[in-house]
Formats: sequence, structure tokens, C-alpha cells
Amino acid sequence: MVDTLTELCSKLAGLMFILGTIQQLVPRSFYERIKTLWHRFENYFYPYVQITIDEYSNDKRNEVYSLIKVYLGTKSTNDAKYLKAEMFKKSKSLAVSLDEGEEVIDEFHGVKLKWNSYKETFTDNSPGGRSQLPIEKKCYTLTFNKKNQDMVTGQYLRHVMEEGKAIEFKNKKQKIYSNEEGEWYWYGKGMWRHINFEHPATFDTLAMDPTKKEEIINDLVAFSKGKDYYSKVGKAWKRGYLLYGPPGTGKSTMIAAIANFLNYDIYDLELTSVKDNSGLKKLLMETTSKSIIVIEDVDCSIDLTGKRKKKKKKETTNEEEEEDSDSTTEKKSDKNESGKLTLSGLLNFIDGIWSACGQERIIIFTTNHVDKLDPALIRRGRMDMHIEMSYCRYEAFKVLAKNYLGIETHPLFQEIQRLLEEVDVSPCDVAENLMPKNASGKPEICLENLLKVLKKAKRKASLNSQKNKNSSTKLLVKTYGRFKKLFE
Ligand SMILES: Nc1ncnc2c1ncn2[C@@H]1O[C@H](COP(=O)(O)OP(=O)(O)OP(=O)(O)O)[C@@H](O)[C@H]1O
Repeated sequence: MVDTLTELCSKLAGLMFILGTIQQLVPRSFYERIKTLWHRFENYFYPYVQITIDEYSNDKRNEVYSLIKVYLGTKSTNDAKYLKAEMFKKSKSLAVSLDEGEEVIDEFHGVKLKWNSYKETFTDNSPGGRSQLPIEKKCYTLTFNKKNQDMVTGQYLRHVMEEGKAIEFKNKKQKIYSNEEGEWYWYGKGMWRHINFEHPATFDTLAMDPTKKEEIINDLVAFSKGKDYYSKVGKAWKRGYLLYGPPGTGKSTMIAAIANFLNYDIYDLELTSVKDNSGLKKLLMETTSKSIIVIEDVDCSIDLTGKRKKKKKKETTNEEEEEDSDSTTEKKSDKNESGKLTLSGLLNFIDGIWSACGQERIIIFTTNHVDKLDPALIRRGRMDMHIEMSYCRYEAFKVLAKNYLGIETHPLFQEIQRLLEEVDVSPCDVAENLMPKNASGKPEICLENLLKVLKKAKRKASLNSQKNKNSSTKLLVKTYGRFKKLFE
């Protein structure tokens, strides 16, 4: 066997020598002609093209290789016998990929394409070689018929990249970023720190009016698929949502549900930690696409209304002008306030020219006092959808009962429904009472507890209204007395 191999090697070496000699002896044009004929001959018997994609390119990890790996992970399960399952830091599930030496046949528009995975191990012994340790070189090869070359290098590889990106996006771990001064458990450099975002809220668990919920879901879907639409109408691909309502009605829960629904990261922007307008701009530039920028309790963050109020006092005579002025006057009035975070800085952050420095972004404001906000800040176009998160009514209660107690109907539901139409309690308070207080907590006990709370709230509400009535009557009597004295 060894003898045969040695003989074969020496014959090959002889052939190479002869070819080399021919190249030197015959005229170049004649040599080129032979080469062309050889290629034709080769194409006739082996009409295939092979593309190699290395794991590293110029000492950097090749992103194309990573995307192909992700793509082939979904294709390989049917064909390949040996697969690898890996847990990546950034991925929330196990990633399956093709093991080395395996082969997968893919099909695209009726064309068959063959993928192979290879690994080569060698030692770099060259002077100045990096180390004596074995070096691994991995690659994929794609083999296809030459006649499909244009389609493969164009449409097919683009399809592989897009699919790979979509799978990577679906599997990525979501993050929540904060611009507050770093605590030990936040990671990252730059102006934002992050940790993994693992909030369990979804639209299924969110208690609110079902029609309103559906409207929001449809809006989000339209937004996330709206790349072409936004570019057609010449608008930056972003959308603003204003969530307002009393405490405990689910504004923060809604943000988590939106993030989970779209698989976006969250940037929780704390305005009180922002020094000035340029700091705000820098923060914006460091956010990524497919993300939600949240400013919670925007009315409490900075004094965004002060100037407008002062202006109103001065301009008592011309209220209409005040309304029309919108942001323009506001922008002019605080243009000179460098070194400060101003309303104009925030307006620019939302929809100024810089706001288009990333794509597919949602901005959400939450507030308990929508009336305290400057109209310029929440006008349509900046905050495209105004969503009121309100007190818990029967439809919302049913969602909570299903979440917390796993029941969809109960004889006590009727009385609860009647009371929920009469009293204002937040979903947070309802949820708190539906939570079983011990492991054997029966639904009846939780529902009875809730009934007690609702009845108490009703009594309190009627007492308050009685008190209000009394004080109004007293005021009326007092005023009548004063008038009477005046005319006596
Ligand atoms: N609509 C809702 N659906 C489901 N759970 C809710 C809802 N509203 C409140 N909850 C529950 O109450 C808790 C508090 O709600 P959340 O923080 O979302 O309210 P919020 O409106 O943001 O309150 P605040 O204005 O005080 O910040 C949540 O952890 C959640 O369990």
C-alpha cells in the first residue's frame, strides 16, 4: 500500500514537472489555448463551482460565516447525521449547527445547492509563527452548477444572509439599558449600561380592553413591517407612544409586553441623569435599531412646562398665538440655554434631524398626569398613539383571573362585574388580591377577598361623594349668606 502511494506521488510530481516544462517551452498563446480547452473539458465532466467561506477573514470573525452557520442550523436537521448544539452568550436558546465533515443539500427556486462544513487543524511553524499550539481553521463550502452562478451569488446568498439575520434576531437575548450611573450588575462601556431583559409580561397577560389591545398590536405589527412604507413617504422609521393613566394601571407592564412582542431591546432613559442637550444627543447616537426608548414619568423628570406657563402669564391677551406657536417658540426661547437639558433638546431628541440616526425605533413616554405635559411634546407626529391605561373593568378582570387563578368563569364573577363598573380600582390592586396568599390558596378565597376590597372601595367612594356634596352645600349657603348681607 505504501509502495503504491509512493509510486502515485512520484508520478504526480513527474506530471507537474512536465506541465511546468511545457509552460516554459511552448509559446504563451499556445499555452493559454491549451488551458482554455482544458477548462472546457473540465466543465463538461465537472460543471460545478465551489465558494469557500472562512470563519475568519483578516484575523476578524467573518460575519457571513456566522450567518451561514445560523441558517444551516435550521436546514441541517433533515439531512446531516452529526450536529452540534451550542449555547451562545447572546442567544436565549440552544443553537444547532452542522458538525465538521457534514453535508447539507439546500434547495432554492428549484435549484439544488450543496453545503459542506470543514475543519482543518495545523501548527504554525513559520518563523514568527504565533504558537506551537494547533490552530483550527473552519470553513463552509457551497457547491452548485455553474449555470446557476448568477442566481446563487445574487439572490440565494442574499436570502441566506437575510434568513440568518432573522433567526439570529429571533434567538437573541433582549437587553435593557440604563443611563444611570453604573451599579455593579450593569455591564458595558459608553453612556449606556445593560443587563439581560427577562420580563414575563406579554399581551396575553396584559389586562385591558380587548379592542384597545388589538388596536395596539395591529399598530405595532404595521410599524415593524413598515420599512418600505416609511421610506416611500420619506419619514424616519420610528413611532411614538404616550401611555397615560393612574398609578398601577399597567404602563410599565405594557412597555415590557411591547418589547417582548417585537423582541426589541429597551433603553430606559433617566432624564434627571442627563446633563444637557448635547448629552441627550450622544445618548441617542449610542442606541441601536430595533429598540424602544422609554422615558417613564416624563412629567416628573425635568421641568418641561415652566417656561410655557410663564409665557402664558405674559401672553394672556393672545391665547390663539400661544397654541399655534407649538414647539417653534419654545425652541427659540430656550435656544440660548446651553449647558442645560431643555424642552427643545427633548423635542429634537424625539424628531429632530438626529433622531433618524438609527432605524426601527419606538419612543414611549409614560405619565400619571397627561395634563401637565407640554402640548408640543405629545402632539401627533411626536407621540403618534395616545394610550390611556385605565382602571380595571370586567374584561381586564377576566384576564387577571385567568392569569392568577387559572379560571375563566365563577359564580362570584357576576357580583364582581357589577362592582367593577361602579368603583375605580387599578389592575395592580385587583391583581394583588387575586394572588393566592399560600400554596393551597383556593380561587374562592381570592375572589371573596377581592369582593371585600371592592365593597370597601365603594363605601369609601360614596362617603367621599357625600362629603363633597356637603361641602358644596356649605359653600353655597355661605355664598348665599354673603350675597344676602350685601343686599340688606
Ligand atoms: N393592566 C395590567 N395587566 C396586568 N397586570 C397589571 C396591569 N396593571 C398593573 N398590573 C400589575 O401591577 C403591577 C404594577 O403595574 P405597573 O408598574 O405596570 O403600573 P404603572 O401604571 O406603570 O404604575 P406607575 O404609574 O405607578 O409606574 C405590575 O407588576 C403588574 O403585575
